[in-house]
Amino acid sequence: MGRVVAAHNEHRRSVPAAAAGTERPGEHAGTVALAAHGLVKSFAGAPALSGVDLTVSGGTIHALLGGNGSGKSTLIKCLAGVYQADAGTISIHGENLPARQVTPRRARAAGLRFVHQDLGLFDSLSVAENFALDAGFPTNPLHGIRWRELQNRVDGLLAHYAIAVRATDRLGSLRPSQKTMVAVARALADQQESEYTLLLDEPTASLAEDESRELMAALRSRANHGQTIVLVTHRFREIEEVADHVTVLRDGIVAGGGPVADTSIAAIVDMMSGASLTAGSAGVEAALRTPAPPAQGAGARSPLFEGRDLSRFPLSDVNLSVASGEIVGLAGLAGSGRSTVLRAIFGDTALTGGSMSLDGAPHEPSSPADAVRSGVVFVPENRHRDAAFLDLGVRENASATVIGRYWRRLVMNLRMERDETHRLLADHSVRADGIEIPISRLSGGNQQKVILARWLRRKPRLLLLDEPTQGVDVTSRRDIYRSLRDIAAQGCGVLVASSDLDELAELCDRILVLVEGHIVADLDPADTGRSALAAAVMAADHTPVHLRKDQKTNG
Ligand SMILES: Nc1ncnc2c1ncn2[C@@H]1O[C@H](COP(=O)(O)OP(=O)(O)OP(=O)(O)O)[C@@H](O)[C@H]1O
Repeated sequence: MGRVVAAHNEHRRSVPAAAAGTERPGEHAGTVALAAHGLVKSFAGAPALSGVDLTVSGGTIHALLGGNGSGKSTLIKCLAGVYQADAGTISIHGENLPARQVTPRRARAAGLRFVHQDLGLFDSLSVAENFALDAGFPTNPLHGIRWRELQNRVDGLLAHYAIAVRATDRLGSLRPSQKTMVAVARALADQQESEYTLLLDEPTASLAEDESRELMAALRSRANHGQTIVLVTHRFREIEEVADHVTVLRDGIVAGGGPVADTSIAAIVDMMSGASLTAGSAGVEAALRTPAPPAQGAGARSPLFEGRDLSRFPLSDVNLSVASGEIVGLAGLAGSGRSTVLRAIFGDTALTGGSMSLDGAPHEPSSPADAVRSGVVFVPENRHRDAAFLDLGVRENASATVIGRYWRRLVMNLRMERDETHRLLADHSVRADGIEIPISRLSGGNQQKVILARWLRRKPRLLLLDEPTQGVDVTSRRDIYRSLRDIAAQGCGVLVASSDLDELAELCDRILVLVEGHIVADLDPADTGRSALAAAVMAADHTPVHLRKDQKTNG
């Protein structure tokens, strides 16, 4: 029996009754809620979808998978009417529409609800105002806005989805995970109206494990009550846990799919990558599950970075070190302080206490530029806000960290820059329709790969990463892990924060667990079971536990 089957059935037993709701067959089970036939979409002659068929049964969760640039977001946007497909038909709850004529208004009227990757929220507005932009503001007979009513309603929804923010909070003050939860809650706000299909484009990309599980449980509960859901994801665990059907896209066509219970992970990976790229299903599954060898030099490391008694809300007296050639993971729930640690080391957040050193000398960066000068670089979580120059081309984005090397006196060596960019994109398996197009036209995962690649080429002494493989497909993820191990093997220290515990277990030499600003565990992934790691992350008390090689766990 494949892993998917086992875990799938296990989930049906393990979802808590409160989360899963009362089980009853979906009202629309057996009917087709959403179908697409022969969808075709090209961008400036380059095909993104080449005749895609999709059939989604009512009351089911249908996972949509595919490698970076395979066409998932384009398909979702064509269904949403954000893009008009060039050809094909879309049938929504039995209503047939030529795909060319689908507009956002028609898609909505027909019963589709979307949460896109860019969430569609406004940082400068309050959470309540963001809800109201979608559903409208309640007004009194004189057309004044009934703020109290709006806030009460939104606070009720936030409580319902266990989102720890208030309706009056400014959206910009929320963490990315909280913003995603707000967008999901907003899309589901009118879920009591039955005939809706909810389409979510990587809703858990920036969510920590507990939040993502909560969301998955909530989605499963909705599906059990008849809600139809299409879920775009790169995370196999989510498919295992909640999906009923899976469709796999590759290069703009449907590469395969079927009921999740009958489909193994290895088969899905084969569909994603093309059988010719894999050495057979069993080999692929084993490769995905087998950690790659540790970075060279592990075991004989010299201290590189040390932080002592670091404080800055929510951090409290945090001590940590990263050795030369070591990959250290930072695990913790959203709000535990993971990003604050990284930003403090990068000079983007001032500490209120403690001290840092790099190679034995004080490390007191007054700004990110200062940190970069001393060899510390940071790949942040939110690439749209913090990392990518969206209006610039792929070439400029890829060269931004090393631009000086192409200038000789006042002349720019464009040919050298172009050649190196082509090589960089090939090395990092970036799929781009040329290097001169704006980076915003790349798929999300390919943007992430370009940003990571450009920092790696600076050959930093200490590399800080926040959610490095968010939105990156499974095969590219392994390429990224390989790049990180290579750079560690050259003596770079790597500190990586991730909400994906499997990622940390596979990638890191050591994992530090942060709970509410305290480091509560220093774990050796080779000796720590997955459940012990998860338990440490969820720990409510701050008693430090040190589970290194000399103190093995049974977890
Ligand atoms: N607005 C656009 N202009 C030009 N090309 C685009 C545009 N949007 C998508 N593409 C191209 O269409 C192809 C499919 O991209 P899409 O974003 O649908 O992939 P995806 O499967 O969602 O990838 P990811 O997992 O990385 O988000 C890619 O080659 C991409 O570069």
